[in-house]
Amino acid sequence: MTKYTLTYFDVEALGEPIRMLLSYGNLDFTDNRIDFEKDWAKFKAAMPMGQVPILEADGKIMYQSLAISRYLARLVGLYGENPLEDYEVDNAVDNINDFRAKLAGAQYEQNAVAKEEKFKLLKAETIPYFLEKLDAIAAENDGHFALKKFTWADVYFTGMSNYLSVMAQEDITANYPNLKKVIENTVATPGIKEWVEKRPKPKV
Ligand SMILES: N[C@@H](CCC(=O)N[C@@H](CS)C(=O)NCC(=O)O)C(=O)O
Repeated sequence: MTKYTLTYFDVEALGEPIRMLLSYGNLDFTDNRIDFEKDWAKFKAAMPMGQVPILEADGKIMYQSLAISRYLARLVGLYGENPLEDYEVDNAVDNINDFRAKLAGAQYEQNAVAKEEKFKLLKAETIPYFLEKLDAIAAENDGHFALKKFTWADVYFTGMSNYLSVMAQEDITANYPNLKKVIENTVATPGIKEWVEKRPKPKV
């Protein structure tokens, strides 16, 4: 049986959807968490693109969190059943990822004045815009993001939800019951339920 090692920082962020997919598939994995302050400098040089997460599977090193997630989603049966269904799932993931990128653009802005401006715009327009759209998609799909069924788009959102809330500086589900439902559905799923119960206390 293939043994996996996920290497990431001691946070949820881009690593958590991967941990959830591995857990859903009941795949044998080591959750290797790097201490950023102490060890990152020496690890970085050895990473294919100087970044994490990476997933090692029997000697093969995979990187790029979305590519890793797609690989695992296919492996554990959380994609569509034909190219059009795959498109629906990818489309949902891309919507969520666009939201993440907007938040990250403000969160990691180095210039203090520009950062404040970006946050003002996020609060006034971008966050409600994306959350309303995503909530409507989840409503149409009965508490999922695509195909009215559980797919890795739900895992992607749920795994990143704490990170998204921290970056948005608000609970992104507070006023969006259908987004809450996606998370509830996902964390009730066998494998993910056990993972969420035993995982290290959330750090984002
Ligand atoms: N597109 C990459 C982005 C990876 C990324 O941004 N990783 C960050 C942590 S979330 C990182 O390694 N930062 C440390 C660095 O760049 O030195 C992915 O999705 O895997």
